[in-house]
Amino acid sequence: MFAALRQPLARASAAKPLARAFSAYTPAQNAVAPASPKLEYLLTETRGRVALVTLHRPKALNALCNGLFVELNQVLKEFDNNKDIGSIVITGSERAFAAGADIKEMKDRQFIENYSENFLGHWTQITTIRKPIIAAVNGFALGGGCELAMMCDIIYAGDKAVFGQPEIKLGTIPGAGGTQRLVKAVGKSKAMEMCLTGSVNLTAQEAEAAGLVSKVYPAEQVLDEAIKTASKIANLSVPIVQMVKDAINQSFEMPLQAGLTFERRLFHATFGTNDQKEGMSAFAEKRKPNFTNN
Ligand SMILES: CCC/C=C/C(=O)SCCNC(=O)CCNC(=O)[C@H](O)C(C)(C)COP(=O)([O-])OP(=O)([O-])OC[C@H]1O[C@@H](n2cnc3c(N)ncnc32)[C@H](O)[C@@H]1OP(=O)([O-])[O-]
Repeated sequence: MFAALRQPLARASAAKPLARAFSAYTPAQNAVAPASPKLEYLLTETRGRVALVTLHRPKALNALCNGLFVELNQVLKEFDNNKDIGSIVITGSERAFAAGADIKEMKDRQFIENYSENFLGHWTQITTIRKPIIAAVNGFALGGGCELAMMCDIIYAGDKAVFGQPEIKLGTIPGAGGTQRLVKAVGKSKAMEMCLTGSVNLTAQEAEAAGLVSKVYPAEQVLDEAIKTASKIANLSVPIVQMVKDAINQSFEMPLQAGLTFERRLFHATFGTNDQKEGMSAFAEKRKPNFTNN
């Protein structure tokens, strides 16, 4: 099925001029490393104010080995600190966003080393990134791959994407949000069905209907659409965008009244920024705002 999917896409990419070829299917053509030295498992590039990070471990369907996650944390931090970047897109290949944590790498680990080293604790660093992250998902988003997508702020899916939590079939359980974020995204019954069976997956369309995914596009368009949305966000005021992200994320942590108070205080705080003055003046003067991120 995926071989069939891959071939027409490969042909379509080959026909595109280079300038358009930053889609998921030809990431290497425009890939440039950021400040980081050599990356083994990722490709990175920038498009205007958007940073694109492509998981690139094709022989293992982007299985999330330790080295991949170390690199991912490193480049995300760099892009988060880079004033020329306003938002980030993470994608994989047309066959797999990521087929999960690396089973072969972890199969012989013991409880005591997992516990004492806080195995996979560093996966959550992505949730400390202040700039918005969009996951552009094609193909398999399974186990840790689904959990990685859920740690992003927005998920766009290609129409052949598959979301699932198959850990139970390996004799373990989701360890990076599959029993927590998934419940909040799709509700208890669906999350239970997915995690308890390990074999009931969501298609892209089902994931959209359930609220896990915000939009579904034809597979070959999803990355371009994610970059378009990321670009819109990246050209707004960086601190105000961060406040929105903070406030929405707090809705997962706080009771309603505390969350509403938090939101109101941040709303008040926006009036201490030049960007609020600029945004509202621009509206009144019927012109486009020129945000200066302060
Ligand atoms: C955060 C903590 C909790 C998270 C836990 C998890 O995520 S647990 C994980 C939850 N995820 C799962 O349980 C899904 C496991 N994966 C699958 O079930 C299937 O690969 C498939 C259905 C995704 C695709 O089937 P297909 O017939 O189209 O392709 P194929 O099978 O031939 O694979 C191609 C190559 O990729 C390799 N590889 C793939 N995934 C992994 C991996 N996770 N690891 C390592 N390697 C992996 C595969 O071995 C093969 O390499 P080989 O042998 O050529 O050297």
